[in-house]
Amino acid sequence: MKVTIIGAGNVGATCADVISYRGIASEVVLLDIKEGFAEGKALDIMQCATNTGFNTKVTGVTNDYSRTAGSDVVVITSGIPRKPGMTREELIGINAGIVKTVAENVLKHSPNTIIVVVSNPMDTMTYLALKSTGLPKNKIIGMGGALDSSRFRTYLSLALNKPANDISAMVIGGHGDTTMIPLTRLASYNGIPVSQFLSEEQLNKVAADTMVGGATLTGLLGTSAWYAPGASVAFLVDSILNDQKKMIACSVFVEGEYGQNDICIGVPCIIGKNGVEEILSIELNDAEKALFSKSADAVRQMNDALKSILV
Ligand SMILES: NC(=O)c1ccc[n+]([C@@H]2O[C@H](COP(=O)([O-])OP(=O)(O)OC[C@H]3O[C@@H](n4cnc5c(N)ncnc54)[C@H](O)[C@@H]3O)[C@@H](O)[C@H]2O)c1
Ligand SMILES: O=C(O)C[C@H](O)C(=O)O
Repeated sequence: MKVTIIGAGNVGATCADVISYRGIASEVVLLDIKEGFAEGKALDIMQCATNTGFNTKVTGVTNDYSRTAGSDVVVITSGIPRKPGMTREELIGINAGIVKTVAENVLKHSPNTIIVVVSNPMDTMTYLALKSTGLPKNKIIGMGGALDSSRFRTYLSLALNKPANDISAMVIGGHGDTTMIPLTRLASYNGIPVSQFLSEEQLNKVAADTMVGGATLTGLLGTSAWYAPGASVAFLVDSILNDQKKMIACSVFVEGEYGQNDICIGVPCIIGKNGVEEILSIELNDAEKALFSKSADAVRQMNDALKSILV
């Protein structure tokens, strides 16, 4: 199985590293516009093989899309990351042009591929990739919910002082500081509602920390995060390539689900070899429904901005 990753920066290279290390794909191609950069990252990753014991072939190329031909999955991480104090939405002006061009180039060489969009503002970039490639909606998946849910589980694990892998929890809605919806009511520790162990105040703090999880890391690092984002993309790619049918919150095109139309937004999906195989309909309470509707309005407004940017 072949995976191409466009953008060999922090997230792209980490994703290539995790995919190789875990043997998720037999071949990974890293592509970047910076001369020699993807080649260097690929070689560095390949030189881990004998010490960590993997057999994935990793190749780096400078803007040569012919080398991406026949990819089963293409991950788009190209574009600029935010700096401290910025929102993801502020990246739209530069990243929209990059994502559109990249998605069109990808499709010329891999017409049957599944595209995973990572570049921010991710929900809008996913919508843009869908509209500019014309691929069926099951083949365009925005990665955000896997990361946000992982951060939610981490903050719950810290509050509970229990392992994150014993905690089940999900974040839906947009991948933005104010649009994410951590589903605190449904979070559990080995099947037991977390509300049996944590006060409302503690749960509210966990939810608030989750929502600004990316901003907190950007403040600490000076640029946005990459280890957890790269690992989250690899987790999603694994479910596609190995047809694991995992339930992962992903940004996908909705047509009536959760009362919304014509946007890509985070909802619980079954992810397998056909990409988005099902959107699960979960019962939200009135407060969660109101948050989802507000989140969808914000995502829709950001999509509208594409019209003036891409003229
Ligand atoms: N969806 C998420 O959960 C999530 C998580 C982390 C980062 N991100 C986003 O992912 C993007 C990348 O973040 P990063 O930290 O890896 O940034 P980075 O600057 O480290 O890497 C981006 C790479 O893209 C390359 N690039 C730019 N234009 C290109 C083009 N036209 N073709 C090919 N390559 C091109 C750059 O040369 C650079 O190497 C940012 O937009 C960031 O906000 C999203
Ligand atoms: O925070 C960012 O800007 C990058 C990414 O969306 C993240 O959540 O880590």
